[in-house]
Amino acid sequence: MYHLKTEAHFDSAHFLAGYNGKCANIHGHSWKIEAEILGSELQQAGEKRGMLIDFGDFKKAVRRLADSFDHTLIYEKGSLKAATLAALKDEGFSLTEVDFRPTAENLSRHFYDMLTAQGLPVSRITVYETPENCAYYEGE
Ligand SMILES: Nc1nc2c(c(=O)[nH]1)N=C([C@H](O)[C@H](O)COP(=O)(O)OP(=O)(O)OP(=O)(O)O)CN2
Ligand SMILES: [Zn+2]
Repeated sequence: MYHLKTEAHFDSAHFLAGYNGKCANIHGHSWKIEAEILGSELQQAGEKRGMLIDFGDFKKAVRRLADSFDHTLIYEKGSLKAATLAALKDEGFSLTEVDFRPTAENLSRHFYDMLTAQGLPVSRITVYETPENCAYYEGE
């Protein structure tokens, strides 16, 4: 089996609604996504011969995903009052609503689903919240 891995970064804010501690406050992280794909067959002909997937294409897909979260406030649907949300939007802040609590675990699953939906043979997505802490999601 061949395994490929690439990584991308984004800086964004989040908070954990209902958390009993400092993470209930809006705070930022320099997030890192590590994406891994696997396959047993390499391309047999043409420009991509000997490659599972061109690193250029793989990297672009992961970077695009990271860029879509960069410098936004990631918030769980229903976790902000309507008036708060309206005020943030009125200020022109970049907001990313997700329908899950934005933990490293849930983000790893979300990124896994997003990249899989693009046709990539994803085996594992690791999300680092801090250089020391990460969660990963692997396909079944
Ligand atoms: N299993 C998880 N636990 C926690 C998550 C998570 O996504 N999955 N997230 C948080 C918070 O978002 C928090 O920002 C990270 O927590 P923590 O490592 O405690 O914070 P610091 O990096 O600031 O650590 P210090 O050692 O206090 O500096 C919480 N838990
Ligand atoms: Zn956090």
